[in-house]
Amino acid sequence: MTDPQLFLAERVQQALAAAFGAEFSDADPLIRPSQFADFQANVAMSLGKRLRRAPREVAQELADRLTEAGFPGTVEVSGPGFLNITLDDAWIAGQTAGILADPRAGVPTATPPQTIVIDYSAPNAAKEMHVGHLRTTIVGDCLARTLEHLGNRVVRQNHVGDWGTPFGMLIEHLLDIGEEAAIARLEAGEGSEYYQEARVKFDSDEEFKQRSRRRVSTLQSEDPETMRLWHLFMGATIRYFDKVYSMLGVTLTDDDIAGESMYNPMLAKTCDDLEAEGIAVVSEGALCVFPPGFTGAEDKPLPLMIRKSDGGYGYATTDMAAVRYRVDDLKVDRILYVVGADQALHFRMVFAAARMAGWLPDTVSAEHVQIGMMLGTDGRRFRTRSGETVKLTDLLDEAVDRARAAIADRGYDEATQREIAHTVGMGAVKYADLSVSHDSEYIFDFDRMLAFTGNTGPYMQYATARIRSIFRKGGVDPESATGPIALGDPAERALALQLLGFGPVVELAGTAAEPHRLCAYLYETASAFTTFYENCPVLREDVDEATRASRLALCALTMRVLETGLDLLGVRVPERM
Ligand SMILES: NC(=[NH2+])NCCC[C@H](N)C(=O)O
Repeated sequence: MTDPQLFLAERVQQALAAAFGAEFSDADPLIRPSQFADFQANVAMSLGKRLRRAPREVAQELADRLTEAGFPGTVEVSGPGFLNITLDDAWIAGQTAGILADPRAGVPTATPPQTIVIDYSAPNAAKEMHVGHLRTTIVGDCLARTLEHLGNRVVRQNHVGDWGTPFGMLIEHLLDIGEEAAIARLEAGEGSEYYQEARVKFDSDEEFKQRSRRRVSTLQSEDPETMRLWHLFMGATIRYFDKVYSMLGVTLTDDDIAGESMYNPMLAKTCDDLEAEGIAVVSEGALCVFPPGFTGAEDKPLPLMIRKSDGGYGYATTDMAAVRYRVDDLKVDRILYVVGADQALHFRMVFAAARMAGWLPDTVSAEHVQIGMMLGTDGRRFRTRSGETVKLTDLLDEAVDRARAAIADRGYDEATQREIAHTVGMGAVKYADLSVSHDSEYIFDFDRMLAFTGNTGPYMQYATARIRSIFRKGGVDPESATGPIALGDPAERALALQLLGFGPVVELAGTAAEPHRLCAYLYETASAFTTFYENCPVLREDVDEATRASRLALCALTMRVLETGLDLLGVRVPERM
């Protein structure tokens, strides 16, 4: 047990039960960080009402019970009935030594481990990969790393848009411009322009339109030559996605591609089974599910359409098939859909329909991790100056160029400079995406994300690299910095208390699917370290040996917490900055 808040909650609950009876043992003790002590417990206020007693009296009784039971700290009653709790230095030092010796630095392991599908990134081949996909990629990847680190089995699924009627015209356009030329352009990330060209021809050229329509049906019947062309198209497109992934350093590989086309063979049965069960009904020629509680204009029930009146399947059909596959075949406990917030209604309806059908049992949790829209500095949907959508590799290149300019005067040789610029540029983009809550809108602002101060990627990288340099300068191997830990200065104590929170915050980021919690914690930790480092010399000659050993141990643990935390965010740290 390293988390001070959990430890205190447990102790206060025991005191509650001892003082007022077992029925109070599960009351929330309301432990909060405090200005006047380490923590305060606010439970006496509400309990006073429940017991019809003065809250101060209740608080005093709790304080007495706590101290009677050998509590490792002091408890004071203040104000109308707050319990101000200060932990003993020795307790904090002991717990800190515990996580220093723990290879997991206090991060718990899920028992039992869960199988978790994370559906993320999911760009569309027939359109452009846009900044919104950048954010779902970055957030999803952090959740994958975090949940894996917590001991779960994570199945990454990149639900790419690789099927549907637009592929008829996309394949015909490929034939028109020639296989090689088409492939080169798709690999270079010109999918958006390619799509536009095909669209223009489709709308203006009757012959092209007819060919494209015929191509849709040969695609649907999986005619071998059409499938060969489709594979060419998709192969080149995926190579471009891979370029973006490898620039970003995300963990997605080609093995994680589980695109819409994968579910084709299941779609007919998906519809038939839902119809046979009476879950889906034909309405105006289309097959629809009407999950209860979803209504549109004039209170009309909203349909989730799973088969169009022309017999075609759609986005919802695929998602219904995917739920069933994930539950029945992958045996998941939890599915996270890291997708734009604008699809909230779609997912609520899919989950509701799947629950109705019994395909999504109550034991499996399905969560839409909503991704807020990415805005430009003008507060509008993110575009280039000329109003087009932004090509992701260009955007990432610009981040690297700007990072390079920021470190240009630091005297590194060419290769080192390039390496640092890449790490800092990507770290900036990723950290900026992760540090705000995933469902809020977010302004893409290079100046802000590349700032070397504040809650930014470059600052966090710098803070970590600085601790590494302490060890380099002192000629000390961080592995050998094992203490013992003694806490004299208030800044040492505050840092140690902060470090105890690492395990709990990683767990919270994973269970709540909220990476920004981890960012906020790491930023607080870096700040606590700065205060410590300003007040507590480590390598200075007048520092006695025991103090030096203790402070080096705190440095080593801080470094490990920051490095592990940044690694879970997918942010690398340059050796020096
Ligand atoms: N299972 C899913 N529907 N995943 C998300 C797919 C996202 C979709 N390709 C889009 O760009 O909007």
